[in-house]
Amino acid sequence: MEPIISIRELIKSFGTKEVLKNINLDVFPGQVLGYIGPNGAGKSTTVKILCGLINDFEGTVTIKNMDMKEDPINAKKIIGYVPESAELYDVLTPMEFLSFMGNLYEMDETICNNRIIKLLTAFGLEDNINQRMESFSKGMRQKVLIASGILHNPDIIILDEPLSGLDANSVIVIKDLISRLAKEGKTIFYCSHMMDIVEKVSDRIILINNGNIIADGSIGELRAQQGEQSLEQIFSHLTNINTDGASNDLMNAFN
Ligand SMILES: Nc1ncnc2c1ncn2[C@@H]1O[C@H](COP(=O)(O)OP(=O)(O)OP(=O)(O)O)[C@@H](O)[C@H]1O
Repeated sequence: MEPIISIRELIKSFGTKEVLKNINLDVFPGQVLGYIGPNGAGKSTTVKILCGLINDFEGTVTIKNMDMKEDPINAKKIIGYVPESAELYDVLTPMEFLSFMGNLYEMDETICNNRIIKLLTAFGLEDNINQRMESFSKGMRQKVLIASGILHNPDIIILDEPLSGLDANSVIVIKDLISRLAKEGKTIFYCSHMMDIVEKVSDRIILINNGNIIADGSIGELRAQQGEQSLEQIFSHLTNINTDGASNDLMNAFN
């Protein structure tokens, strides 16, 4: 099977700081890839490169055989991106905002409007479709962002901490949505710090640290390699983080 995302010798620096040192990764259609790593490891930088938001990198990134540097417009058409948080246009209603997004993707108006209503209803926002978003809670805004990322039915869905601010029921809906989209053949690139959820939704987990991939495998494979129980424990072990030491240091700040 051909990879739908192919990353070769990816290097990205900001000034003198080398953030991604040499990332090589093939992602295959239908995979749910959990992309994890400590704060500052380079996850969002990778995601921004995949979405075409950063283009001054070294190496090659191809999306369905389209080179992200040479053909970014067509590559971006098959990607949906849900950022952790984004400025929504508060004076717009979800219907207006999502119609605008659909327009940018050159969607058919009727298909777009029907899908907006279905998505917002599935997220429990059916009574808010025509309300201005200025009064929306964090979770309501996040649901509109998720809807905007999948509206154009992309082959690849990139989610950067998508569950922040969502209540327990909404988390269940999104987890279920991720599994169902993958079963339909969509590729999910899922960045999160919520290890328990990454463990449950991903069929492959990539751990990056200091700009390099340091683990790659299913949760079962990682457990077998590391002999640790949970993804949280594997994460702490591989990234050499002494969580007890850090919490002791924090408590010492009050002494
Ligand atoms: N525009 C930028 N200019 C300079 N440095 C940047 C820029 N964007 C990111 N960095 C640096 O690159 C490193 C990686 O950042 P990145 O946001 O990719 O990490 P991350 O793994 O997503 O972290 P987190 O889990 O905290 O969101 C950090 O040291 C950050 O300060």
